[in-house]
Amino acid sequence: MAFSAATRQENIARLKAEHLDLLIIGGGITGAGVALQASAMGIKTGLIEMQDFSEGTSSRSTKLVHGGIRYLKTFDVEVVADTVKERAAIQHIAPHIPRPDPMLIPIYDEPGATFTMFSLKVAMDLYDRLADVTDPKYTNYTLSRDEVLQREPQLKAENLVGGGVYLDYISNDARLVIENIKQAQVDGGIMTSHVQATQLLHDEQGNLIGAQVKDLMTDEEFTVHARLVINTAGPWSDFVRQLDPDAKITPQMRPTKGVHLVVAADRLPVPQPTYFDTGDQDDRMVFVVPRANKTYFGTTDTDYTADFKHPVATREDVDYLLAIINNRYPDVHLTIDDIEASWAGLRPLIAANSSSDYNGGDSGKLSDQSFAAVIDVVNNYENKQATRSDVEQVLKNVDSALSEHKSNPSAVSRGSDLSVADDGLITLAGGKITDYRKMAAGAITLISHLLASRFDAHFDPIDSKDLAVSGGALDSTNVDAALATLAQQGQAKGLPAADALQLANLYGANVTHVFALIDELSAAPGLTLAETLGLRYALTEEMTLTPVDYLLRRTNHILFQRETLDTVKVGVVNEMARYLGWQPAEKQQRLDQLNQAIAESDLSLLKNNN
Ligand SMILES: Cc1cc2nc3c(=O)[nH]c(=O)nc-3n(C[C@H](O)[C@H](O)[C@H](O)COP(=O)(O)OP(=O)(O)OC[C@H]3O[C@@H](n4cnc5c(N)ncnc54)[C@H](O)[C@@H]3O)c2cc1C
Ligand SMILES: O=P(O)(O)OC[C@H](O)CO
Repeated sequence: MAFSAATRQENIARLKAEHLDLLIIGGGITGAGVALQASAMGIKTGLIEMQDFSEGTSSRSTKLVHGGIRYLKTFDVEVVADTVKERAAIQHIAPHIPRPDPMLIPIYDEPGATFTMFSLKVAMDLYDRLADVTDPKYTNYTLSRDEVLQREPQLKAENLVGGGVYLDYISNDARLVIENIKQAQVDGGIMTSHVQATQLLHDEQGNLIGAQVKDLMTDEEFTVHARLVINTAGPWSDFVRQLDPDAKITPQMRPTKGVHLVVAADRLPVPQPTYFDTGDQDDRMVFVVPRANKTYFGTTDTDYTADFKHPVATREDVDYLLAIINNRYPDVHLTIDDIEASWAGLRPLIAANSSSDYNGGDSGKLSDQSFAAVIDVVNNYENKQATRSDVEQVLKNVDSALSEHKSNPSAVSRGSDLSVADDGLITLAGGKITDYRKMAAGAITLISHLLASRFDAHFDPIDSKDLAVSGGALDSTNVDAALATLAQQGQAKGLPAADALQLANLYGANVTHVFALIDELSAAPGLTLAETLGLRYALTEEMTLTPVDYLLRRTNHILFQRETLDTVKVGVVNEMARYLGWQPAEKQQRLDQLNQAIAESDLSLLKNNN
């Protein structure tokens, strides 16, 4: 099914003309997950994303599907329970994306250590039990000090006491988003990028009836009418809630920036994803992840108030992460000049959120009960039925609930929050990529109820645990074999085996559409045949509009193939310009944008000031 620049125009025309059941504001993983489930149920759904799909947080994560074992330290058991179980759910609906890759946690005997060997084993057993991990290939186990050093001889030996290995998954965050978006479009959704909600619209009774939006490619403003509107704007959630000029909202978001750095694998060789305390007693842990012939590591976790669309790695971020790696791997001596790529993203944290609504916990904000307790104790005090210290105690409880983690971003829950404002705006904020399906399922339950109760519109429920994303129609119990079989189709058409398998790994079951293009395409100037096929597929079926869309999000070329980027980028820009009919001025503008994105990623701007 076409999902191209032309489709975007058609979708905009539909958004103008048709009345929706549901308008989704935000095309990251949260919005994409809601769109997938709503469209599959036949709910007339439109999604608007002001950037490229996933260009917000959902292409800037650690690219893991994981249960957040460190959250056990802050007793965020609900978040861990949900995310650790959701790993298998995502692997089932998107088998070509998250891939199992057991994580090694080295344990150091240091002040403030997150785990001891004992508590790590308890945590890993809980992790496996919650997720029902029984396959001996993946059940957790501990390692002695020497066994850890045997695996990672460059790890610091001082104070190392042992380690543990447990199942987690490496993933491709941007790919997971676009596969949800594509499937939602196939199932009747109206998915549109570069369209921004600029105002929320209400009827005379103050009920939300849609949004004023702006096509950011033409600056044209138009209205989208919808029975319901859901805000899935991630870190921007408070800004979207504020689009209602009359809304008196209490900001709830506390975005924190996380940075990752990429080096060549031979500069930091690790055999498997590795996860350890920073050693700074800052309650942070850092991942070191091998990918292709690279190793990436991160992250920082710092409060952020600058330009949400443009978080970048600063020298301070780089120095923080390099110091941690050089301490844990004392012989590698990484410097900024070793950095080939980087990315920075904003966690959509909910301030002082000590748990999450979708999994039944309280939201950590001033709950109704806490609010009532304050009123009661003041009333009782005035009636001489409570003492001053009673009042002080209640206020102390409230203060700790509201500011329990003010000082430490890493202690703020990674849970999500689902709420409905007085005008009907639904907001689904926070959470993680790993529990996006469950978050969306919670929102869909609410949306179905509201459509039935307020509009007498009824939709049969679907089982989202069995709702494959685009490209996900594969045997999830035997993914490698399924992809190898698909790759043979490409080989049979003359593609080199390695290229055919790389395309199968990226596109999953959709790779048959990619291979079909061989009948009409030959290698574009400066590109291999496989690169030409992938680019054409991205243009015709993944609403790819710019070279950065293709090289950063539809593929990870900028992040993990820096060594071939300077040649490939010329071929990509020329082929896009030819296929999309760009005039020289637009072609130059797109090339300038690409070079800016590459310069930010490979830190050449920072290196020049080194
Ligand atoms: C450094 C870091 C590491 C992480 N690692 C992991 C990990 O490994 N695994 C994991 O599960 N989670 C991880 N997370 C968390 C996860 O990335 C986020 O929870 C998730 O991506 C949030 O998705 P979202 O769709 O809610 O927000 P976003 O992806 O930010 O999407 C919101 C979208 O709304 C759009 N938008 C905003 N305002 C408007 C408007 N007015 N009109 C139209 N569109 C609008 C934005 O452009 C944006 O694209 C990490 C997060 C960070 C920052
Ligand atoms: O939010 P944190 O601190 O757990 O960091 C995100 C991780 O890097 C992966 O989820």
